[in-house]
Amino acid sequence: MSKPKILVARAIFPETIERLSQHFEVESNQSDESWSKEQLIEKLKGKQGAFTTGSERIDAAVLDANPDLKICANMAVGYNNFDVDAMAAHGVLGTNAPDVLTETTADFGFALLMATARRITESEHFLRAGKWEKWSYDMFAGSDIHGATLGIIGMGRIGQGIAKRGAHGFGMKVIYHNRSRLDAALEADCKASYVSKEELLKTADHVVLVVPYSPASHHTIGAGELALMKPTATLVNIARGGIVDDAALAVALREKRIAAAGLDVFEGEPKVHPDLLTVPNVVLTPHIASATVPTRRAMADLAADNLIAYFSGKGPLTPVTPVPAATK
Ligand SMILES: NC(=O)C1=CN([C@@H]2O[C@H](COP(=O)(O)OP(=O)(O)OC[C@H]3O[C@@H](n4cnc5c(N)ncnc54)[C@H](OP(=O)(O)O)[C@@H]3O)[C@@H](O)[C@H]2O)C=CC1
Ligand SMILES: O=C(O)C(=O)[C@@H](O)[C@H](O)[C@H](O)CO
Repeated sequence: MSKPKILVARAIFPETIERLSQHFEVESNQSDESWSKEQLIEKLKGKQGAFTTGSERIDAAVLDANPDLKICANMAVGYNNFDVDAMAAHGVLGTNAPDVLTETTADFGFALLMATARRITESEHFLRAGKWEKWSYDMFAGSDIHGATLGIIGMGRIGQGIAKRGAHGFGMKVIYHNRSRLDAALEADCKASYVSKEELLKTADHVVLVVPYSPASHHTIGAGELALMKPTATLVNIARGGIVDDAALAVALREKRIAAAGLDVFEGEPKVHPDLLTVPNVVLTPHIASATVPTRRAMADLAADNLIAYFSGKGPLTPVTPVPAATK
C-alpha cells in the first residue's frame, strides 16, 4: 500500500524528517523561509497531512483548494493560525503541541520578567556602547521581583508554571485572572488568588500575559488597561502578538506611564512596531520562549506523533478540532 503524502511546511530537525519518511511520502520546505499563501496552497496539492508551525495560516482558501487534506499537526501549543471553524466544516483535523513546552516557556517568561524589571538588556547596551564611566546610586535602578505582586492573565499550564516559580522561588504574592476560576487545589499549589482583570492591573507590580490569542483576547491590554497599571509596573507578553495593542504600549513606555515591558511576541511579527524599537525601557526577543533544543525536539516529536497516530488509525493525540467518532 502506498504511503500517505504529507507536507512539512518549514525546515525542521533532519531526524524528524527521517522519522516521518518511515511512515509517509514527505515533501518538505528546505529553505527555512515561510511559503506565501499561494505557494502553500500549491505545495499542499495531493497531500493528506501537513506538519505546520505558527507561521502557516490554515483557512478556508487553503482548505477549499486542497480537498485531500485530512489533518494539520501544529508544532506549537497555540493554534490561532488555524481557522478551526473552517477546518471543522471541511472535516480537517487540527492538532497542537501542549505540555511538552510548558516548563521551558515558563522559565523564559520568568527570565523575561527579570530582564525587564532589572533592566538587564538596557544596561548591557549602555556598557557595550562604552558609556560606563562611573558608578552612581540610581544607575539602572529597577524594581524588585522577590516579594512583589505578580499578576498573571491566562493562568493555564504555562501561567501556573510561572506562578509557581514566583510564589515558591521568589516569595511573590500571586494574583491571576482567567475567564473561569481554577479549582482550590490548583490555586493552593500556585499560592494564587483569583481577581478581576481590573483589580489585577491596578495592584500587580508585574503583569505577565499567557493567554491564547482569539477574537475575545484581542487587545486584552490596550490604552485603557495600561492606564490602570502602576507607573512602576512591568508588563511581559509571551502569549501572542495582538494580545497587546503594541502602538498604545509604545506610547505608555515612552511617557513612562508604566516602567518597562518585556515582549517575545508582536502584532504582525516578524515585523515589530517601529516605536517599540526606539523606546529604551523594553526588552524585545524574537518569539523564542519555547526555544531550547530538547523542547523544540519534543514539540517536533509530538507533531509527528499526531500524524503517525492519525494515519495508523489510532486517532490524533492532541486534537484542537472536533474529532469524528470514526477517527477517535
Ligand atoms: N512565546 C512563545 O513562544 C509561546 C507562546 N505560547 C502562548 O501561550 C498560550 C498559552 O499556552 P498554555 O498555557 O499551554 O495554554 P492553556 O490553554 O493551558 O492556558 C490558557 C489560559 O488562558 C485562559 N484564557 C483563555 N482565554 C482567555 C481570555 N479571553 N481571557 C482571560 N483568560 C483566558 C484560560 O482560562 P479560561 O479558559 O478559564 O479563560 C487558560 O487558563 C498559547 O496559546 C500560546 O499562544 C505558548 C508557548 C510558547
Ligand atoms: O507553542 C507556541 O504556541 C509558540 O508560540 C511557540 O512555541 C512556537 O515557537 C511557534 O508558534 C512556532 O510554531
